[in-house]
Amino acid sequence: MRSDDTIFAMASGQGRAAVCLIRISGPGSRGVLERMGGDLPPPRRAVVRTLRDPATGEPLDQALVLWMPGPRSFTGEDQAELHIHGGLATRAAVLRALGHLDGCRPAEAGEFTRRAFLNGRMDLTQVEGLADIIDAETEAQRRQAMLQLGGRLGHAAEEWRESILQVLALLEASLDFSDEGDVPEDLEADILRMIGAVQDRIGHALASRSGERLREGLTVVLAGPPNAGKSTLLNALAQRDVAIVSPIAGTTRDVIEVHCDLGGLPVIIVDTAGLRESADLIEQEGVSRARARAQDADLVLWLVPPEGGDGPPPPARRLLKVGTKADLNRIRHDCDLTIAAATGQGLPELIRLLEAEAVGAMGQGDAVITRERHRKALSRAHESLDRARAILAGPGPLELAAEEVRLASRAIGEITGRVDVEDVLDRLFSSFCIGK
Ligand SMILES: Nc1nc2c(ncn2[C@@H]2O[C@H](COP(=O)(O)OP(=O)(O)OP(=O)(O)O)[C@@H](O)[C@H]2O)c(=O)[nH]1
Ligand SMILES: [K+]
Ligand SMILES: [Mg+2]
Repeated sequence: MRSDDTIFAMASGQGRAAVCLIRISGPGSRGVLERMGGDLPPPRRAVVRTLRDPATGEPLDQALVLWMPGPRSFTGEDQAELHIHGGLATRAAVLRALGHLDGCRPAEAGEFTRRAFLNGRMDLTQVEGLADIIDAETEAQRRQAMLQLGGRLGHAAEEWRESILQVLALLEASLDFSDEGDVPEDLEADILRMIGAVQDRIGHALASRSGERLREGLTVVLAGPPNAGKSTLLNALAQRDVAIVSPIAGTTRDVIEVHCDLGGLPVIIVDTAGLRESADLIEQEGVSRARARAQDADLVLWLVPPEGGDGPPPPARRLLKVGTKADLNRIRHDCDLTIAAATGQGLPELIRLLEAEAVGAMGQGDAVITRERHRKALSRAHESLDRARAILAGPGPLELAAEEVRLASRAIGEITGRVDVEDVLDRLFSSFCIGK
């Protein structure tokens, strides 16, 4: 992958559409417009041009074109956009013509955003925010992603890093000035106080997992004996016919997931095979998958029918017992809630309960960190600062304390991508779609 290539890709979705957006970035963008559109339009003004195949002069489409010279562009490079008609043949013809131009090649996944990052147009947290915006399925996810794109985490990380660098400067100054390798006592108190203050702020961000939860969704597993009505409930919550329902015990074998939006919060409802001993190999596999999913779930709804047949519930982090088929008028009294998924009875209460669980896990979208990557880096910084404090408070050499503080600032720098994070970049950008 060369960064002085000119790259192009369809930025809009696959399939037939009214309009298709083709993005071009790199030093050859100007040449593309001149050779295909006949001239260079004024910067940042949409104009209509007949696009021609530069090889044959044949007209390919009438398009709206844009010229966005760098560095004031998304990637920071010269960029062009072609808004062409979205027919499959039109698209293919324009992409083919682009591919024949010297120095132009199709973009790789995430390559536009990668260039934006490398050219300093956005930091790594903003890149992640952008990825989250594209993946956001619910309103709360969209809002959280917008905050991250706006720099909420990036700014916080810069502040933490700034404070840590101040500590480092003080430590290094005392290293230069003290002969015994000892910090004057009042300065030592200052440094310890400063480290404690930045640790408090980092600890506060680490305390909540709600940001990660909101990105990933709350997983709710429907478990229970065969014929409890799990698949019927899944279909009712999804409001469509997702899973097969039948009076035959052991109907569901695969794990079936549905992404739901409960009051703007993402909840993943998982239907599973009824738990029972079975001689059928396929059903056995279904039952073991059901148990595994129940174990990992944020919440298990343990569905029990009026006729009983439920053994002990599977191990779970959190479990609520839900009596089913309440319309049969044989209500069980040992449940947290009773429903009749077939008639809708009790479903509003169940949905309210799930919403409350989701709010409890995800909060109000006010979390600063949203990924495991952030958590790991911040935890490392926090631990380094712990060690620095211990060294300062004890007899340990100042150089070692300074080294720990340096490691802490490095860990924070990884969050925004200020320090070398090549492996993170490869993983992150490959998760993008082509054209982003
Ligand atoms: N009366 C009544 N019947 C229900 C209700 N919910 C489900 N049933 C019936 O119970 C039977 C089993 O329903 P399923 O949804 O397939 O049950 P399941 O728990 O998914 O069963 P397995 O996948 O075999 O474990 C079907 O005949 C449903 O129509 C209900 O609320 N009321
Ligand atoms: K069934
Ligand atoms: Mg089922």
